[in-house]
Amino acid sequence: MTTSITIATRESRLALWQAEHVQARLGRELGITATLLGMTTRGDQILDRTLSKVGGKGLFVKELETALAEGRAQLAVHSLKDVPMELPEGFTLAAVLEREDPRDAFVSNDYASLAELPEGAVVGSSSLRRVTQLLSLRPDLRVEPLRGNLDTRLRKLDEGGYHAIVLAAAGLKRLDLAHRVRAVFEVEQMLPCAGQGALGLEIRADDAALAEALARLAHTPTQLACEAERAVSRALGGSCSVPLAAHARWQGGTLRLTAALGHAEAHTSPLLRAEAAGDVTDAAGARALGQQAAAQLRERGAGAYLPG
Ligand SMILES: NCc1[nH]cc(CCC(=O)O)c1CC(=O)O
Repeated sequence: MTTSITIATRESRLALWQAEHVQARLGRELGITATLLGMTTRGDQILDRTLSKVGGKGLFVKELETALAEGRAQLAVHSLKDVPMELPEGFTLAAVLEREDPRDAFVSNDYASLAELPEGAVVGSSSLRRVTQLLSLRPDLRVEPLRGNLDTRLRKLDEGGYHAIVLAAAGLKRLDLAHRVRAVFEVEQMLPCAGQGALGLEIRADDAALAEALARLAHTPTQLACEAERAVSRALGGSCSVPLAAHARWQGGTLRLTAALGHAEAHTSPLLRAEAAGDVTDAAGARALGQQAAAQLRERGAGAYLPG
């Protein structure tokens, strides 16, 4: 039986919160003692360019995977939305934990909501998913790049560079920054990214003992919802350079998946939308929903929206 492990984590405040959260659950619920190994990733270092242009989501997880491969750590804790759809050979997601609020938040010092922003206001976001949805709601806005960890982004707002910014509600809540949220977008308005608000536990694929232990921390409704969401992205060859949103919710035993795709280059093109629902009971069923939604998007013209 596994009794002590090392958790590899990024060193942003949010990453450390997440790693400590998992560390506490490991101790309390599984009797596993965990030590944290903090590391800086390429994704943390590159702040001047849009992630989609320099290599995407994988930049936040690669160094952590190297630590797992070399045996310096046994577990990597990730925001699931930062985890690429295909993990490299030799790694697996052992569990997805119960989701925090999956929605996006409107943050501003001067305005209470998107609707209150004056004509032509400057909104900060480097997420293509947020950019295309913001422009679809308010074509008059100027959306300007905004990168860095949560504290950096809030500081850039406070320094006056933007009228408002959009951030994940989950990260703000976890860091006791919920007071910065002026309005929470309903998912119909600003559809979240696949996996938003959920944590993914990555381990080496050959670590069967740890996989078995961590499975007890998994939250099955979240795991199946995220499986469906991530399947949409996987089917469309999703990466950071695709403005894709996918969000699934349970209504009783029925999983309802919604997806929205913006144009990768022409950011003001109308969004393509798709919906799929079913009485899902396992991962294969969840993935099938995701593939249905992706097929709908293709029928509606996704081919011309994806980067060439
Ligand atoms: N892309 C960065 C990132 N990764 C996870 C979160 C927040 C927490 C989450 O959604 O799980 C954020 C910040 C943001 O998008 O505003």
